[in-house]
Amino acid sequence: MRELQVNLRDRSYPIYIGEGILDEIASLFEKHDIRKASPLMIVTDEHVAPVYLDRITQSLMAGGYQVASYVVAAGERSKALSVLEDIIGAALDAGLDRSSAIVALGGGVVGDLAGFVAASYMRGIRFVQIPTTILAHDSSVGGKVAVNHPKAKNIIGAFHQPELVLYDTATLRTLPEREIRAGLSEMIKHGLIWDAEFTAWLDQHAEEILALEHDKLEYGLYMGCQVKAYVVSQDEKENDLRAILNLGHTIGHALEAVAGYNELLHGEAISIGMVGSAKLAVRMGRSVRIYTETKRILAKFGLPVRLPEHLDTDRIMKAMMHDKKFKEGRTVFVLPTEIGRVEINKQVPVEWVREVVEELKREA
Ligand SMILES: NC(=O)c1ccc[n+]([C@@H]2O[C@H](COP(=O)([O-])OP(=O)(O)OC[C@H]3O[C@@H](n4cnc5c(N)ncnc54)[C@H](O)[C@@H]3O)[C@@H](O)[C@H]2O)c1
Ligand SMILES: O=C(O)C(=O)C[C@@H](O)[C@H](O)[C@H](O)COP(=O)(O)O
Ligand SMILES: [Zn+2]
Repeated sequence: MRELQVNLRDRSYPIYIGEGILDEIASLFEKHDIRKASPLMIVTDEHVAPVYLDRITQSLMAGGYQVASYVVAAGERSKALSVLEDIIGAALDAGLDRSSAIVALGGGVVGDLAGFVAASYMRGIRFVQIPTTILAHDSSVGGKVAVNHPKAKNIIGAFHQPELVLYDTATLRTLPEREIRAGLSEMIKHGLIWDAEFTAWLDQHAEEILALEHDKLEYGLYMGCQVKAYVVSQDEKENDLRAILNLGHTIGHALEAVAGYNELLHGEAISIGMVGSAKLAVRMGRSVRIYTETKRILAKFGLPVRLPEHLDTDRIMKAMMHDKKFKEGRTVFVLPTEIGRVEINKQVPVEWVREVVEELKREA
């Protein structure tokens, strides 16, 4: 088992990563001061619930916890205000109070949604992240919690840190193949923004990682969490450095919204967005190798590098204006400067962005 710490003064918390961690869930909750006198609520989705909900509920109850649960439909469309309202109704019915905790059991959708329930219920209660997707090595750490608006991704949300992240790698074995690849997109992002050596390691071990070979997968998750934890500990509320975690997201988030939050998975949209950022970087004078390498590595992991042609360029451009990085009349881009390094650039001409979106539709 590996352990990491997110250092945020009085809001610091540990991340446990390893096989079988869920067997110790009740004692880890107790160790990290999750209270027994008030009920907990596990929020999960319809794919995760049949496999893990009973087991976790039983373990917690055996450890003396009172446990309620709420199951949402699987997929991005559950990150919606209407779903948040339903969960809050269920939390009231179950008697959750200000000492209660919300437990997010699932991927990034459940983590973001349940985290925002925790941030808003009674103006904020504790929560625990139990990530069950590869992508969630990113989403379970850092405290960004949110739901979507039809016009813009993650536009209603908060910063609310979990008390604890319990990442049981055994849960990843039931993931569908498409979700494995999509989750690895954010792991590759962590390499591309921060660590050339880790990127080379990912490149070298792509096959073993895709086959979920345990030691390789655990190391990749650990390294991804380490990058994320370090960046968040330097800049919790994204005043500066944290923006680098958004590589590929300015274009990616626009694609998800225009595709109605059900055609492209988040990791897939971010993959296309990272190729777009690399193309913009080349136009801004960086070496063409940045683009060829970014694209090659993403394609090696079976991730999409081409933008679906039917997504309307005007709508994509409009959606980009709704991104949180659109400020003072300009879209701020995270651009690679070399493999393992990025810059925040406010000078990208909007016509170049439009041209790159068009080019991405013809990407081989
Ligand atoms: N808060 C953050 O910092 C942050 C970071 C990255 C991404 N995100 C958000 O995360 C979301 C994407 O997360 P995701 O890719 O995990 O999607 P997801 O939560 O929809 O999970 C993907 C799919 O896998 C299923 N699933 C989950 N765990 C499973 C398991 N162990 N076995 C079988 N099936 C399983 C789910 O039911 C779902 O169908 C997006 O909304 C994105 O915006 C947030
Ligand atoms: O944690 C962050 O900061 C990130 O940017 C991580 C991203 O992978 C994630 O998708 C995040 O939700 C995007 O943040 P947003 O502020 O652009 O919604
Ligand atoms: Zn992301």
